Amino acid sequence: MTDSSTRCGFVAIIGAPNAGKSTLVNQLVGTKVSIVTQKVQTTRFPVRGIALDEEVQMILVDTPGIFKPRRRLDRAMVASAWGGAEDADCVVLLVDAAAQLAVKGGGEVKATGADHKAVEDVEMIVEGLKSANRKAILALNKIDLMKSENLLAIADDLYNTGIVEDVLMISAEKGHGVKDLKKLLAKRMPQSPWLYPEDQAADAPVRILAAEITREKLFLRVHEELPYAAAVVTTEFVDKPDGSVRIEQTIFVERDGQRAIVLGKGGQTLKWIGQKSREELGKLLDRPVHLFLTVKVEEKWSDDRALYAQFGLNYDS
Ligand SMILES: Nc1nc2c(ncn2[C@@H]2O[C@H](COP(=O)(O)OP(=O)(O)OP(=O)(O)O)[C@@H](O)[C@H]2O)c(=O)[nH]1
Repeated sequence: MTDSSTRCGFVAIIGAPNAGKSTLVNQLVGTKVSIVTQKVQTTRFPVRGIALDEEVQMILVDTPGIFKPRRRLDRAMVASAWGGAEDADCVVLLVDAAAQLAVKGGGEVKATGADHKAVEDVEMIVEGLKSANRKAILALNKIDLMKSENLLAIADDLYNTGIVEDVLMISAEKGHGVKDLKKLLAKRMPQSPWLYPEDQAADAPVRILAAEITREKLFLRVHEELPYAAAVVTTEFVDKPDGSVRIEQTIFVERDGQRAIVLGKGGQTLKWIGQKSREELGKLLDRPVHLFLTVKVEEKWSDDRALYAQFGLNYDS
């Protein structure tokens, strides 16, 4: 669609780690484009999905969680997240209402350390938006976990910061309120030809998506022993004449001991990861997948600039 009735723009979805950003992007787009796990900080690059609402195309920037940077890689993540917000036509501030309620709700629910961290992160994001002179649509998420009357005080509190232009209560997981959010976003998009072909649900290169799927399986299996010290890169992605696809990936770890953990006894752990990833990739790509995994020790991979590029991070800013 390229006629003058079309509209198209960028929507940055920002929020603390674990607020539900990936879940929301998936709901808005309608396909699995981003990886959802229980573990925080799973989003390493701004996976974008394309949401459509009649004649409006919305390019969603699923920003990595914004938090206080510790290492270089973390700083790249933060810069990348704010970069998305600055360029966007519209910003959605997604807030875990359950965490807010636990901290500010007068002791009905016991707040965890993660809840306190989430509230601090939201305060930091609000400050960031203030200093960037940006307004955001506030989407209070996870409302399926609480009574609606408890939400008003939280909404009020955030509204009074002055950065909120609209408030919506949603459950990204159950889909409640997501349609309303989509309509609201669609209204805000500028008149423009579509930037992506109609059938393109996500522009995240399939190689990166494939790597994220393997990384998700890796984390599911070894998250206790190997918190964040691993990266997965797709080194080969070849369509075969018989309709199957051959995918080669390297799992980078920082130390020999970590390599042993990923391999497992007699290679069992790696085998499990490969099997689960292959199954999911097969479903996603809708054809047989031959997956080959290698584990490499690369000391300080997280400080390796060449790898940043593979994640799509803008590490120069
Ligand atoms: N009950 C409930 N849980 C939700 C909802 N939305 C997301 N979650 C859960 O919250 C957790 C975090 O969701 P993600 O979508 O991975 O969060 P994220 O903000 O992308 O996280 P990072 O990638 O770490 O920044 C997952 O366990 C989701 O299932 C919701 O509306 N209700």
